[in-house]
Amino acid sequence: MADGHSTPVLGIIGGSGVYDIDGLTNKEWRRVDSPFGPASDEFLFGELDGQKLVFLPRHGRGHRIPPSELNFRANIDAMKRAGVTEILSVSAVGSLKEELPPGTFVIVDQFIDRTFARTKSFFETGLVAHVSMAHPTCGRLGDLVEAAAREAGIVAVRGGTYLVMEGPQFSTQAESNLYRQWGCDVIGMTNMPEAKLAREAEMCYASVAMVTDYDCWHPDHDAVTVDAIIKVLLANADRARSLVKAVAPKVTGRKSPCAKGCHTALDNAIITHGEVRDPAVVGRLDAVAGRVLNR
Ligand SMILES: CSC[C@H]1O[C@H](OP(=O)(O)O)[C@H](O)[C@@H]1O
Ligand SMILES: Nc1ncnc2[nH]cnc12
Repeated sequence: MADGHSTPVLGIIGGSGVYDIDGLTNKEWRRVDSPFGPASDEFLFGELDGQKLVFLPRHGRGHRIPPSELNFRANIDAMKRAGVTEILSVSAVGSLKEELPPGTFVIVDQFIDRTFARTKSFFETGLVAHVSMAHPTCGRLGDLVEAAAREAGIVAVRGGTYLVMEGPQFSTQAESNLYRQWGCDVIGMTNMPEAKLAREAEMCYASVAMVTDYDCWHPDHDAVTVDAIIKVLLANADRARSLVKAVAPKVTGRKSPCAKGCHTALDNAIITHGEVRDPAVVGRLDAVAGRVLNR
């Protein structure tokens, strides 16, 4: 794994409606073992125009796993073990703003994490670390995604706050209105703790949120239904695939580690003294934190 970042490899986490990536050559679905347990599914390894790409369907093929039961730690740890250096998430979201209608793509840059039933860190008793989440997404990867969207003729709004709710039920109207008052742009159930764990694992993380509905605050959209979401999703998913194809060569063509610091996020994060570190915890973190633990 060396420093883990010398060779750029794009990893895609596909959300609702994105369970496969077409057009890959040398395609192979393969299990990647993780000390954190099973990932959502096997990983799809392949190449796009000769560039390596790794894909994971977040909810598993066929959409088996609900948001609260996703093994986020295994997904991110296994991504890292698969050699991924930059993660692009594609997610279905509800819109909290009139000006972000269904069909809009938002390159999210901030999150409000309202989840409460998930394991949110790789670190625990025996090895404590605190990373910065001030800028939870990678600005450089965001730039590449923005440029790729432009090239692919996809209109994408740059910047937006994604409210992450626990689910699996959709919000009440009071909650939806509250999140609007907070200035949030979109709502979904999955990007946290995913983004936190990607940061702890020193991987760049960017998220494209594809608006499928107006949540329940909107006077014309009293309730959110999966049926309505799926209709928009199918149209969104095609554009998501085009976006992935345009982003891949930009990521693999990058020449240096992340200037925003994603690849060195653990440099000053671990606080536990060497002599009281738990070897079992340290052992599990070989992929996530090996760069700093072994130096
Ligand atoms: C099918 S609508 C609800 C579902 O879709 C989103 O998932 P993802 O981010 O993986 O696309 C949302 O967060 C919910 O999990
Ligand atoms: N309105 C909504 N709330 C939460 N997650 C969603 N995913 C898609 N639409 C959503």
